[in-house]
Amino acid sequence: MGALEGRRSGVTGSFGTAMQRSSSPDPIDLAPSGSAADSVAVPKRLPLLALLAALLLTALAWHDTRQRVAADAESRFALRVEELHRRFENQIQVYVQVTRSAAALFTAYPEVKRTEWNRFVDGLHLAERFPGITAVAFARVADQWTSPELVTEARMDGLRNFRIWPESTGPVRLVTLYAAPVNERTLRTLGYDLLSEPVRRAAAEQARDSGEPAVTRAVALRLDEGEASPPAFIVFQAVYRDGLSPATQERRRATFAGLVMTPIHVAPLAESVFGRMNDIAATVFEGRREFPLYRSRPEPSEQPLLTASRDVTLGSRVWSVQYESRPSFEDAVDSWKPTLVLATGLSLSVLLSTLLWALAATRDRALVIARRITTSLRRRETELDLLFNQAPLGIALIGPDAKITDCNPAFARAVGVGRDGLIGIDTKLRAQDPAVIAAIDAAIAGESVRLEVDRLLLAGGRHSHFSLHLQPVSTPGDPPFVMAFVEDIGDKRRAEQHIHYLAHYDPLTGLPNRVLLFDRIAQAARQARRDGGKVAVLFIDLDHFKVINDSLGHSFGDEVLRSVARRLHGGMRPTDTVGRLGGDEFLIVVPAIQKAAEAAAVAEKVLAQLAAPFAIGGRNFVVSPSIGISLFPDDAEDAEGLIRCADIAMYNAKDAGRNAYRFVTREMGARSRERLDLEAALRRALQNRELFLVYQPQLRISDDLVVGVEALLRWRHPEAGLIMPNRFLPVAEETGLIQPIGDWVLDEVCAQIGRWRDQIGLAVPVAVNVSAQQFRDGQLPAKVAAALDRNGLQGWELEIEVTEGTLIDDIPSAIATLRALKQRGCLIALDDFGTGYSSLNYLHRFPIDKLKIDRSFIHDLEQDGAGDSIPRAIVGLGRSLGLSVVAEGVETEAQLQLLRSLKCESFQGYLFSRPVLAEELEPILALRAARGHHASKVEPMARAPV
Ligand SMILES: Nc1nc2c(ncn2[C@@H]2O[C@H](COP(=O)(O)O[C@H]3[C@@H](O)[C@H](n4cnc5c(=O)[nH]c(N)nc54)O[C@@H]3COP(=O)(O)O)[C@@H](O)[C@H]2O)c(=O)[nH]1
Repeated sequence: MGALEGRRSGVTGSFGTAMQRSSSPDPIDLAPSGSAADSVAVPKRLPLLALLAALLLTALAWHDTRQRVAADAESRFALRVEELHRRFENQIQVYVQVTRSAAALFTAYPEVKRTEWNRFVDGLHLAERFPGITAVAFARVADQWTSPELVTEARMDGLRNFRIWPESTGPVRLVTLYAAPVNERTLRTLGYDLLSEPVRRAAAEQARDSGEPAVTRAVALRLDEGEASPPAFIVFQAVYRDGLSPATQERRRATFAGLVMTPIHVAPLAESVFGRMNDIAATVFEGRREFPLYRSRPEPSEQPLLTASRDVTLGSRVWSVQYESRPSFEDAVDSWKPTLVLATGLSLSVLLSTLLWALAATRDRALVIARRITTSLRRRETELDLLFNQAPLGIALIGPDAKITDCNPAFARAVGVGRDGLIGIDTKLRAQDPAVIAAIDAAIAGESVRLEVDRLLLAGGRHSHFSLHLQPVSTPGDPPFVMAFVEDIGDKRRAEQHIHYLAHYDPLTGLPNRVLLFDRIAQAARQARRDGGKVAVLFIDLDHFKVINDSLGHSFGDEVLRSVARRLHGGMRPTDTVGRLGGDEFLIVVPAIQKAAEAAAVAEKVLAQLAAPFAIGGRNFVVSPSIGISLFPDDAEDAEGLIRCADIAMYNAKDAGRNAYRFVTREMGARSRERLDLEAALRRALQNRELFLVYQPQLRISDDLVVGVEALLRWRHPEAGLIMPNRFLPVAEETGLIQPIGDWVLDEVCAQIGRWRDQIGLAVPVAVNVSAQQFRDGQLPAKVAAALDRNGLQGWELEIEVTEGTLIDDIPSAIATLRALKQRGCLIALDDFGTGYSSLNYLHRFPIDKLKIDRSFIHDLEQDGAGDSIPRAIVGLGRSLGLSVVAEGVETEAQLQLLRSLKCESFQGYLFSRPVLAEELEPILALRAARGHHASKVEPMARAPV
């Protein structure tokens, strides 16, 4: 994307900058330095530090909360204790106040009667209002004189059994006179002398002397005697005869009349204060936790959370109250708060550190991704940079004003102008070609254009052949521009032209080849068809060129061909086409002629041109042509037909003695067509088993013994009947069919030899003819060996017949092939000897066994006296080289006689036998075949000298 934007910006003049920037080695960091990315950077150890700090804060908060909660609880406990304790103290004072109030009654009414007392006490409603007070009693001072009076008074009040008890030991007594509410228990206390018991006595004397309430220590009340005695105490308040409390102790003792006493059970008193409390338990002790008087709750099994102790002063006595928090109080304490703070703190700590860790991890991941993206972008930019700067394709950016804003080195190279000289130039002003200007206009208008330009692309540039592709680029928000792709296709075009040349011209002579000739003929034929004219096709074959080639070498032959080509081309009109079909075959196409005579004139000219000797490599040569002529539309309508007709005519010219020309005739055409039909039929023949072999024996002239057999091919055409090899073998050679046919013949002959050997004990070689193609393809020795092996034959049982022409073409390789065949033991016969280009120089180098005198020489034997010269020479040659000689085509007794006189060794011919089917030959073979292959061998020295 960045690169694309770089291109876009390049339209406004910054593309080059963008590309240079992209090639800068400075790394691209997607996280802006010193930016938010850094501010949120989370060092890796920060989560741990944060966790530790948060844990510390949590511990502090927990501790603080604990203390606050504890302080709060203690404060509330203290307040609660203060409140309870105040109420307890008040209750005690209230109770003491009851004693005071009763004493005050005596101050107001010194002569309080029993009934008044009882009524007063009843009015106090002790049970409801002061449940701890069991009674309010009055004890009067009595001595020995007043005691009886007191007893009388009491008895008069109805207390008949009243007595002072226990028996007094001292003169003064303090006798319980009234006790209310009146009940069995209070009645029991009447008459009791308080001074008889030290605790009560001490408290009574203290009350007497102080004028203030005095309290006993905890005692068992007389009231409770005979029952369970719960802890109790008695409050005394002295009553003086003068009414109010005298000012001095002495006076108080002097006027002391008695005292009011209030026995109080501690439990009901304390219960009225502490009894309904659930949150705090209270234990009241006599003195400082010496003796427990009251416990509001059973002693707790667990240590209470909070405790407090407070004193209560009762006159000269001190009680202490122990307060303890109860579960209901403790439950109200926010003891969960520290735990909550701790849990919250821990949670927050973990959360915070996790958050920070996640932040750090997220950032790390983001950094990794950013790095990846950066790397990818960098690679992409580098690739784009490379692509742009090193692409073999020229790229230029053209703005909407048709000016070049940037280009790569390949573009500069393509147009041949330096890059600096290109930036900013107006392509429309500098373009040389109106088509280029139009293309630029079209591309700027938004059209993609492709064209090829065969000239200067820009003024000041260079000529070549260019391929130009203009691609408009437009993206929303950016100014449109055009990308120009330029490719110098000059080399490509030249290569194409060269390929075209190779495809259409003959590399040796530079003349049009077969392809182009076909095209020219077709062109000329079209033209002739329009104009009503004619086209002449001259097929030229050089006579005996093969001899030149073979004897003087291919290079020399090539030079001859080039020279002929030059002469032919030089002598023709520009409208004529001189071409080479291959080998020594040339073709001349003469268009737009009106009559055959014009073609004949051209042929005459060719004959004349080539008649002059050629001087090549210091030698002078005369090369004659044989020319065949066909005419369009007379002989054929297309190039192939015209060439074929001209070819046929050319052969006719050759047959007519060479160095001549012939027009194709109807008769020749018919033969040509017949030849085509023959080719098609021959293809089918092999498959349809229409080919078969006949065999012709070879006899020794001296004794008429069969010394060999030649296998000859025949074709039984289903319609045409028997076809001889001279008719179909040339077609087989031309079409390549000779190879499969030859293979079949070889196999079939070997199979027949095997059968004869087994059936009739044949012991003479059977000859098989091998074509030049078969001999030269390099496979013959292997094929022969395989055929022999397949049929279990020895090498000598097969004789290979080759023509001299076959060997002479490539002598070294021919020798090698012959040696390979000899290696396998085969016999070699040189067929048609004497008709070809026999070179006696080479003959001795060929490992051959037999010479076959061509039948044309045998035919000539009878013609005149000199007819035996060639057979005689061949017989002599064979004798001198140690070769056997067989004469073929012997038809008459005279010929045989002559051969006998020439000491020719053997013969074959109609005289003895035509070629016949294998089964027809078998009786002869059985009867007359010589035993052993040596029978066919001539012992040269044993013969008469030639
Ligand atoms: N490559 C192969 N060539 C073959 C094969 N079979 C034959 N040939 C070659 O064809 C040419 C013609 O052969 P053909 O028509 O069979 O003629 C042969 C004989 O029939 C013929 N002959 C024999 N005796 C006489 C005679 O007394 N008079 C007479 N007018 N003709 C006679 O001569 C031919 C002998 O052939 P060759 O010895 O090979 O020269 C011929 O060139 C064959 O070689 C084949 O299988 N493969």
